[in-house]
Amino acid sequence: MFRGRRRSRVGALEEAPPENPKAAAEPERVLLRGIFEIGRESCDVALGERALRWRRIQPELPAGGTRRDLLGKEESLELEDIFSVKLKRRCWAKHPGRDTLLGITLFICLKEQRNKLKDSTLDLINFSEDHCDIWFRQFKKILEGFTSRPKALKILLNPQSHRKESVQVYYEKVEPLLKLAGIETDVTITEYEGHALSLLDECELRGFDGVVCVGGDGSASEAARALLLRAQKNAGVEMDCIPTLVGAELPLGLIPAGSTNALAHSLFGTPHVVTATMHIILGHIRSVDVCTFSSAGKLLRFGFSAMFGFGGRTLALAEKYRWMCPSQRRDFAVIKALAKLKPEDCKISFLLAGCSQNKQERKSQRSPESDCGGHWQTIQGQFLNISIMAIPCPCSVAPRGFAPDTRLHNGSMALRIVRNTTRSEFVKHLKRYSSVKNQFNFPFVETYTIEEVKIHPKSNSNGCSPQEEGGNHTTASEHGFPWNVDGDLMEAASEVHIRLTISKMDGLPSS
Ligand SMILES: Nc1ncnc2c1ncn2[C@@H]1O[C@H](COP(=O)(O)OP(=O)(O)OP(=O)(O)O)[C@@H](O)[C@H]1O
Repeated sequence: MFRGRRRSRVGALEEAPPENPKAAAEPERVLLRGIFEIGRESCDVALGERALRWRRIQPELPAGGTRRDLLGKEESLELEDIFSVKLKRRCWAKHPGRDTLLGITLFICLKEQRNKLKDSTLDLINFSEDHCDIWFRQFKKILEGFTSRPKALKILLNPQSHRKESVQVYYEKVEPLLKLAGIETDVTITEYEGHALSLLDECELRGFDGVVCVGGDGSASEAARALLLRAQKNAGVEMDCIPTLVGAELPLGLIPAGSTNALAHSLFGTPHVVTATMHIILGHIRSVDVCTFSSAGKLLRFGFSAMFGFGGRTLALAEKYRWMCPSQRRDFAVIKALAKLKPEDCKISFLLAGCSQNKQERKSQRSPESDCGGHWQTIQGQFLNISIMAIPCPCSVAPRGFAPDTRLHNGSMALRIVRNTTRSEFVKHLKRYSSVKNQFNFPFVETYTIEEVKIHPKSNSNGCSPQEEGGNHTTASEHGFPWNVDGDLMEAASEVHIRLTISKMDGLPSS
């Protein structure tokens, strides 16, 4: 029957509670009915509008019985879980071209534990060409009816991600499934940092239903940024007029092949390659909150998460030691940043979620500043770290996420402020990220759910300018304070204003 164990999407109907009572009450129209062998058992199979259902036909007992007694427990498969159909044939080595029809194979998606999806097959065995042809054509028609599923994808593959295994991951695990689903692909292997950005700025994307990025957070963030910039350009939106920005024209799919994969993990609930591929094949699209980072009214970039203070300094240090391997570099930078731990003297102004004026109203007024209405709060002081997350960002060092309570598309961001404290208390707080305990349950940590925030760094606590901070790391030192935006280094000399916008990505269904 199914290769591998049967999972939750296929089950005995009697045990499954109706998901939609109205739909359950309406009798489902049967499109086809016939006999197939499934898992070596002869079955009465009915193809409905929503599901394929079958019951094993029990051998008739000598004592007789009702027709219902002769049928086993009903099993079913939702049609939306089918992603391909093929005629199953046996080829004869001695007589090439004279193969024998065995039946139909359905390629299906099964739900596993912990948000994982996997591909599997269901064989419907029947040797009749006519019988199988009718069923095969009906399955094809059903698949064509799933119009939200992609037919052609532009693939961007970063060969340098993690341990340089993304090319292998794509060609061994992803491409075979895309091919099976009949999706055409056009693959570009990126050659340098920023290649995805320039490519998506100018390449022809007509005819593609989406862009898929195979790589880590850096690659994913670059591709998302590129699609958003392209959308502004095509819509003729002035880039610095942030309230009028538009969403991406094409959805972005992510195949996690990097070292942290927090973006893909936030989207799919797991950094599992086959799960990500199945979501893309099945056309699961949902909106994701993205932030704009601007300074003095000028758009600096788009991003999903940011850290200022310890998080920014650690990344700036890690960039200095690029010759080390990624994990070594990261650990070394954390230790070095901890050894040099110092607070940032900042003014933080933020707008709590739900306190803003009507967004449409703000848009129509084209107000560059949205702090009218008096809902902004300001705190000032010395802070070790400030993080702003529009998505949960789970990863190996923070399995629950850096912002576990944030949702992908809830119109708000999590603001976490770590006030100045002793190094040992700060280390305790950092260690909490890897445990299930509440990492924010410290007197020096404050958490807010916000819509916008402005971070205005003053001079450093010891009076040093950022130039002196960066040492011989020229990029960090010449342009200002280091920020960690989705794992990329961003430098800003003055106040940074962060607010939400919306993007579309391939991901979990929105229910
Ligand atoms: N051919 C290439 N050579 C060098 N860098 C590249 C190349 N192609 C893309 N890049 C850049 O590599 C950066 C990091 O890649 P990516 O995020 O995919 O991997 P990672 O750093 O291992 O993963 P993570 O960000 O999840 O930790 C990206 O910002 C991207 O712009």
